[in-house]
Amino acid sequence: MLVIGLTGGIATGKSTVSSLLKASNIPIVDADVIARQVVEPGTPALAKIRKAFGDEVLLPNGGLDRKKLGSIIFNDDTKRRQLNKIVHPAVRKAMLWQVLGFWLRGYKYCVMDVPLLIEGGLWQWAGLVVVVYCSDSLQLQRLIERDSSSEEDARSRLNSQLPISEKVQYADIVIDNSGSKQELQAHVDDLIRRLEKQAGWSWRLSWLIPPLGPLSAVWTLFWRRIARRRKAAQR
Ligand SMILES: CC(C)(COP(=O)(O)OP(=O)(O)OC[C@H]1O[C@@H](n2cnc3c(N)ncnc32)[C@H](O)[C@@H]1O)[C@@H](O)C(=O)NCCC(=O)NCCS
Ligand SMILES: Nc1ncnc2c1ncn2[C@@H]1O[C@H](COP(=O)(O)OP(=O)(O)OP(=O)(O)O)[C@@H](O)[C@H]1O
Repeated sequence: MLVIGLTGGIATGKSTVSSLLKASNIPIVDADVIARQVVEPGTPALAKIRKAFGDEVLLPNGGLDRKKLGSIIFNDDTKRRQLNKIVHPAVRKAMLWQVLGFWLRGYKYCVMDVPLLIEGGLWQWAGLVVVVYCSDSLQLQRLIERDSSSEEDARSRLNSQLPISEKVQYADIVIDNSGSKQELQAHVDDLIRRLEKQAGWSWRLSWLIPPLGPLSAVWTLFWRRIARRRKAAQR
């Protein structure tokens, strides 16, 4: 099965692309949704967050105070890394199960929607990396509008991730979301056609020549490792 990694910068339009794909019945594994599920009341991750950050990040009903935790981690690299260390392993595990579930149900491909696909290194495991791009200024404007946040808050969130100009260097496919939502829909339709074609071929080949399935997984990993070395050398 072809696993596509979909990413972008905050508010470049990754979730919008993901929703358009979902509307076309493309199977989606959404890391943001999973990241919320793994910190629900009673989960081991929430207990660890409480231990690390104190009761001040909990709401009176015992749930996570996301606004409070966000104000801490988007202004402090050490605290953000600490939170990532608690949440990311649980997210990865749940994502893997969902991908397996789609594979068992016979899907030819699925899309993993992961904001930190590049930063977390998961891009190396994806058969194709799709990055949703728009300019820094448009990104900031959309972020402020969507979250009704101050420019200062929006900038600190932006600075918590690799700049979008760096993320596009890891992309096999870049979706330019600088235009209207109608234009974005057209880009997504093109993307779906491309994915259907590519996944269709690898699916047929892996049935014709069974070892090709595992071999293509090994090939993906090998190719991504080479790509990673090249990117590291460029930086
Ligand atoms: C800090 C939290 C509670 C803030 O919650 P909030 O509801 O305000 O934001 P939400 O979860 O909807 O995230 C919005 C966007 O912020 C960005 N973002 C979230 N967490 C991080 C992070 N640790 N580092 C950089 N960017 C992040 C992503 O682009 C994400 O799409 C939450 O983002 C969180 O638990 N983050 C850690 C888990 C994580 O890394 N999630 C991202 C997907 S794995
Ligand atoms: N082409 C577009 N034209 C106008 N607004 C857009 C366009 N694409 C997305 N938006 C808007 O920009 C905002 C950010 O988009 P979206 O939530 O999809 O970003 P994201 O990359 O998923 O962000 P995050 O990483 O925070 O989840 C949303 O309010 C969305 O409606």
